[in-house]
Amino acid sequence: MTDAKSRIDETIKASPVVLYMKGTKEMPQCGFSSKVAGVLNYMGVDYTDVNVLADEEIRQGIKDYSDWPTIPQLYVKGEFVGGCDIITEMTLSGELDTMLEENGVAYDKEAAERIREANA
Ligand SMILES: N[C@@H](CCC(=O)N[C@@H](CS)C(=O)NCC(=O)O)C(=O)O
Ligand code: FES
Repeated sequence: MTDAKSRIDETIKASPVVLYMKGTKEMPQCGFSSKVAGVLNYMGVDYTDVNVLADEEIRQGIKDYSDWPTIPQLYVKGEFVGGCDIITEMTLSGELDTMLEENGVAYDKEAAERIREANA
């Protein structure tokens, strides 16, 4: 197992929700990362952020891990869920709520509804 893979395994086992992103949840450094972090922040999801810009090995390693070419990447219970487009779609369709509920991840349902109302 590569070092990057074992580090990723460890991180996504240690927290139920992990976002690999550019920048931090407080200060995203790309619009795509900012959009996903913004949704999770607004929905009050407790998650671990990993700044790939601070770690070249993880920036490449996370793409190999999921076989997905871009950042951001959201993981729930160790499983890759998607990037910005997928998370945006899932937020608007309500699928994200369902997925969080199925995985026992707490979030603010009313906040999720407000996002949907604002984008209706
Ligand atoms: N359509 C993508 C947008 C994300 C994207 O295009 N990310 C690019 C630019 S930030 C990326 O990660 N490129 C590879 C890299 O910078 O390492 C999504 O849904 O997440
Ligand atoms: S850093 Fe340029 S699009 Fe993400």
